Parts: sequence; C-alpha cells; structure tokens
Amino acid sequence: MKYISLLGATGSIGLQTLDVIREKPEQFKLLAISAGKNIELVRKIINEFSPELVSVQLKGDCEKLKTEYPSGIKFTYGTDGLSEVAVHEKSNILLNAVMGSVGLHPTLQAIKAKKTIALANKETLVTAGHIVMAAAKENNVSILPVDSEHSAIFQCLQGEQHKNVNRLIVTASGGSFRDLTREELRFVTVDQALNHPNWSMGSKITIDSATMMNKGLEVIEAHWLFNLPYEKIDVLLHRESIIHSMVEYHDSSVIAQLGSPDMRVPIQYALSYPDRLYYETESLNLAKIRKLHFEDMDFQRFRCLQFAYEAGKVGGTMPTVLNAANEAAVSAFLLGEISFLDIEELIEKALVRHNNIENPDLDAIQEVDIETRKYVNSLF
Ligand SMILES: NC(=O)C1=CN([C@@H]2O[C@H](COP(=O)(O)OP(=O)(O)OC[C@H]3O[C@@H](n4cnc5c(N)ncnc54)[C@H](OP(=O)(O)O)[C@@H]3O)[C@@H](O)[C@H]2O)C=CC1
Ligand SMILES: CC(=O)[C@@H](O)[C@H](O)COP(=O)(O)O
Ligand SMILES: [Mn+2]
Repeated sequence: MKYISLLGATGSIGLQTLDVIREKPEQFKLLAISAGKNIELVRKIINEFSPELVSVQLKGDCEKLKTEYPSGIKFTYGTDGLSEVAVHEKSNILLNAVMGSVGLHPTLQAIKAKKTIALANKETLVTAGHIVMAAAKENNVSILPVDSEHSAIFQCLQGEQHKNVNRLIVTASGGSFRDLTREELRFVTVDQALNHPNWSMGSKITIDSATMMNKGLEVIEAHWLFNLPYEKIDVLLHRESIIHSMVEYHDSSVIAQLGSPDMRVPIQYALSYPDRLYYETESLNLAKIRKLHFEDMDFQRFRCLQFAYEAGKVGGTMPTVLNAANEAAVSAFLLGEISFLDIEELIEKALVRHNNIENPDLDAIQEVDIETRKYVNSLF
C-alpha cells in the first residue's frame, strides 16, 4: 500500500491523481492534500477521500473549514501548510502537483523526511535543481518523474546503463499557436492561447506550451533528472503528442514510449513504480492515426526555448530568473495585463540584467526569485 501526500489536489494533475487513487484503493491511500483557493473542490475531495490533513492557501478558508469539519481532520494553510502535507508522518510518497516554484520548499522538506517524490511540479527542478538533486542523493530518495516526457524517458531508461545513452529526444507538440507566424502572434488572445491542440492542462502550463517555455523548462528538468549535459538533450517537434519522448543509445538504437495523451498513465506509473499496474483505457490505434509528423525545432520562432537552453547552460541563478520571470509574465498575460509576445520580452529583459550567482544556496535562490518577480511586475 502506498500512502500518498498530494500537493495541488484541486488542479489538473491533482484531480487526475485522484482518479488513479480512486481506481486502485488496494494500492493507494490518500492521507494529506494541499489546495489553493478552490474550496468547493476541497470539500468534495474531503467528502470522498477523508484525508487526515488538509492545507489551503488562505488562513480564512482554513478557519472556515475547521468549523465545517469539527473533528478528525487537521486543517492548515499557507507555505507552512504545504510542507506539513509533504512530510505527513504516515505518507511514504509525495506527489507534487502544485504550480510554480512554491513547490520547492515542501519538496526539500519531503526529501529530508525520506519520502519518495513523484514530481509533476517541474518549476522546482528548474529553479533549484542542483540543490534538490544533491538533497535526494544525500537522503537516498528517488525522484520519479510525472511529467509525460520525463516519464517516457524514465521508462525508456529502465534496464539500461547510463553510460550507453547518446542523447535524449524530448518531443513537443508546438502548442496552441504552432501554425501561426510570429507576426500573427501579435494579436492572439488568452482564450486562443489556452486552447492546447492535444492536452487539457492547467492555465500556466498551457501558456508555457504556446510560448515553448514548457519545453525549455522540460529540457532543464531532464538535465537534472537524468544527469546529462544540455548538448545531449534535443527537442523535436511532433504535433500528434503520441511519442512522449525517446532515448537514443550509442549503438544508434532509439527507444520510444508511445501512448494517447492521458496524464493518468504517467501519474499511475510514478505512484506504482517499480510495478506497472493495469490501466483501463482504449488501446492506442496507430493504424487509425496513420501518420506521425516530426520537424526540427525553430529557435527563432520559439525564442523561449533558446532562453531556457542558454539559462540552463549558464547555471547558477540564471534558471531561477528564467522561471520566476516566466511565472510573473504568464500570470500577467492570463490577467490580460500584457500581450502574448510581451511574455518573452519580459523574460529576456530579466535575464539580460541579471548578475549570475554561481552555485547559489537556498537563500540566494529565494532572493533572486522574489527580486525577479518584483522587477518583471515593475515593467508593466
Ligand atoms: N496539467 C498537466 O497535464 C501537466 C502539469 N505538469 C506540471 O504539474 C504542475 C501542476 O500543473 P497543473 O495541474 O496543470 O496546474 P493547475 O493550475 O491545474 O493546478 C495547480 C494546483 O496548485 C494549487 N496552487 C496554485 N498556486 C498555489 C499556491 N500559491 N499555494 C498553494 N496551492 C497552489 C492550485 O490550487 P487551486 O486550484 O485550489 O487554487 C491547484 O491545486 C505544474 O508544475 C505543471 O507544470 C506537468 C505535466 C503535465
Ligand atoms: C502533458 C505534459 O507533459 C505537458 O508538458 C505537455 O507535454 C505539454 O505539451 P507541449 O509542451 O509538448 O505542447
Ligand atoms: Mn510535459
């Protein structure tokens, strides 16, 4: 039995994780959850799963829930609440599906508490990958990827030797605007950007897919998870999102993982690893799909991917700036405060002005994260 702490229970990944847990009550028990402000959904989750611990973003919501559920459930809130959920004494695995670098601290706390980490929250690795991976090694903790491309790579690596890997091939759908020119991007709307061609996801990652920053974050995530240099991590445009990524070995063999776009598969794989449990769904019908398309990535068309490679290669606090600037800019775009192309402009400004700090500690990362958000927000 896996006893699960779940951060971001009310989100896209969080709800799909609940689908997996619901289907496998003999394998999974939900013990502790965190959510943000969707309290209606929190009530539904409590009524169905009876977690022992519930954390929400706001103190007011926490106090209100305490009056509605007088006994048996502990309520908490804020960033401390995220860590309380992450280190719940009875949990043996943390599924981190919160959005943003707010997931960093609870992940580190869970690692210190020797919890297995099932990681969807890629921003945590982007903003402080060197610290997270060092802590995981020191505490002998596994970080199991939930992100579909990294789950695919992880599956393609099973039974193989790291030294035989020649390169990783991370696939990209191209996102909502893949068939638009840069000129046409000047006038796109939030609703158009939220219309991903293949996946139904939370708002922030959907915008990241449209700017190609999601793939940039995933390149940095792969660098840390699989301990390979950026020169060995390639991105390939693949509009069907059927091949979730591939590993090329030094004998030129390429191993790929395919499947329909359904995040419950990588979620279940991470939670059940090293087992592979049965999952009830339609078989992949390649004859019906007929064609799979591939194209080289166009770094002029998708500048955010270029920024991510550059920030990753520089290292230090540059990836922290990339992530914080992106979170701030995407949030402003979603609020209608800036245009779609402003996102990459703001990120570039934040990167250019930054005086990089080599091998930063947590305090430096925290400071740079906050200062970058302040700077980006001051620009509009
Ligand atoms: N969605 C997908 O298919 C994929 C997502 N991922 C990654 O997984 C993570 C989650 O993505 P996704 O599920 O799409 O995101 P959503 O926006 O759908 O959900 C985010 C979750 O985090 C909560 N949350 C947001 N901000 C805070 C905060 N400051 N404090 C506490 N809780 C907070 C939200 O609470 P509430 O809604 O209650 O306010 C919600 O439960 C991201 O890192 C994303 O990159 C990776 C691969 C695929
Ligand atoms: C489902 C998932 O893992 C997302 O990261 C998705 O892959 C985004 O798709 P693209 O970034 O390829 O458009
Ligand atoms: Mn992904």
